[in-house]
Amino acid sequence: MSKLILVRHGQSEWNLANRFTGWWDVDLTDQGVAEARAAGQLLREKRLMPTVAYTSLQTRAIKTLHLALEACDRLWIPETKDWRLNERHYGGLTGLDKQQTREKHGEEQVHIWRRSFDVPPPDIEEGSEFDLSGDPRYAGIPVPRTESLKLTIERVLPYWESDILPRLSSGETVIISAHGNSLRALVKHLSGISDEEITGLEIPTGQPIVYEFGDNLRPAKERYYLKDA
Ligand SMILES: O=C(O)[C@H](O)COP(=O)(O)O
Repeated sequence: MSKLILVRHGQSEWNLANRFTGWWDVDLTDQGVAEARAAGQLLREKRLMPTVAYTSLQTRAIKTLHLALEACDRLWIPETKDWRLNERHYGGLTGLDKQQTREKHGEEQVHIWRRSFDVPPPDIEEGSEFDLSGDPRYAGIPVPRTESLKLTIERVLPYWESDILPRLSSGETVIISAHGNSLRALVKHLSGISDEEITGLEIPTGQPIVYEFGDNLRPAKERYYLKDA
């Protein structure tokens, strides 16, 4: 039975500062580093050793992966970085303080932007300091101007199906280090969560989630937190 481990990056500088981040590249805080190491120690303790790794093009997820793999002695496994695992693009909200945005636009509107299935935040402005379309890491990639969860799913799922799922079918133990909303996209698909119910799903930082896959390439049972196993 092959296994899939999902881990959201450890606390980032902008998680701590309560700012909308999306594709903006911020580092881990000291607490985030500790969370990532603890995730790897838990993998080692529970003897769930990844054999292949996937992550985004964003520092917080890459570092989380490396710290976790180091803690379980698996830095040597093959690893692929792909923009399709990036956090959902927060558009014009990128860089704003989440609380101040609530005060300006109201709690309800901010909740819709953050958690609704298909309402994207406003587009990022042309020439914004947070516009990453000129960043060399995204050369040749269609950098979005904003993304809803639905739009995020539209780039995460094809990548999952073409690149990651085949690794599970060949019996690998796959670890994906990614982001709150790119992982919500994946969990929605794997656990068959409806468009309405997905609004209530939160993914904590640095806490490995496990799916066990049967022969039909579908999860054999519901996901669980490794700490509870
Ligand atoms: O991009 C961000 O700001 C965070 O990674 C996730 O934020 P959210 O909880 O507002 O979706």
